[in-house]
Amino acid sequence: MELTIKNLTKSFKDKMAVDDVSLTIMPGVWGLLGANGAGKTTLMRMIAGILTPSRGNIYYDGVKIGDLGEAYRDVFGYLPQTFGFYPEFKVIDYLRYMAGLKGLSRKTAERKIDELLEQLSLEEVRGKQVRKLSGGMQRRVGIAQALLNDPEILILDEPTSGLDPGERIRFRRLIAEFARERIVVISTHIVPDVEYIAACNAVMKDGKIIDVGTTEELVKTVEGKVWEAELTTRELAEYEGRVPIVNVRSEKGEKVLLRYLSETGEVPGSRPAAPHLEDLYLWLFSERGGEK
Ligand SMILES: Nc1ncnc2c1ncn2[C@@H]1O[C@H](COP(=O)(O)OP(=O)(O)OP(=O)(O)O)[C@@H](O)[C@H]1O
Repeated sequence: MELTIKNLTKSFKDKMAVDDVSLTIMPGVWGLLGANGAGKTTLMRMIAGILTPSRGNIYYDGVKIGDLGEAYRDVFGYLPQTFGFYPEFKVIDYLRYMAGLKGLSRKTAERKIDELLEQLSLEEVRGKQVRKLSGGMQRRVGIAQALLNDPEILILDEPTSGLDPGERIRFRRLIAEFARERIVVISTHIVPDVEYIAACNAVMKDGKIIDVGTTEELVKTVEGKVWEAELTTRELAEYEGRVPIVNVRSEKGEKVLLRYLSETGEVPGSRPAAPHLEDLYLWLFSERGGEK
């Protein structure tokens, strides 16, 4: 199973949203990382077959997705960033309706819906109107509808926005389990949401893929460039704006623990820190790494 993207380009008038992207996506979780406006949604909508590329093609096991038509939709699940929910529908009716659109038989739909309501901890709200749910719950209903047809390819655009920390952890577990022998592409700017489950990550900037690799491969770029230093809040003010800061954590008393990126570790008392994907992300999107 393989999704191949070749020279994919999408421009809106004079805006190049996706710029000559080529990528081969194999089974497993793929993290698609990038800042707002990088082109992630546009790329995902083309993979979902709902936006026509200006140039280039997408192939599923060697066949253009446009030529697969209905057969592609049958193996495909998609959670858009924002979507109309039919807010008056109850959760159960919405999922039944979506299962109908996906061509599931009544019996299969009922079994699958029960299974997903349980996996996504939505059983208690099955009879509630979608519009009365919290944002995080609505997101989970969205994830459930994307999973109804047991898709071979699952595309999730910002699936964890609005989820609380417990929900995020459950979501990661569910997706990691689901992704065995399936292709799951998750777009996010919340790096930790994909860091531990993504078999591979693609980093997007200005419509282009600027880096692809496993988390271990990608973080090598910032090895030796991540530092931590204990400072007073006054000292911290001195370095703000001078170094790209990943994190500031309050310590006991007046002290803070600064995590920052630098070639040289210029803040006095710095010690090298083990790099994470979030460090790379900041490096690529900060001015220092920006020239990449
Ligand atoms: N229909 C459209 N018409 C004009 N410009 C568009 C359209 N859709 C997207 N763009 C532009 O293309 C660029 C990429 O947008 P896109 O939504 O794909 O980015 P993104 O990485 O998904 O960002 P976000 O996380 O904010 O959704 C942006 O500059 C956006 O303004």
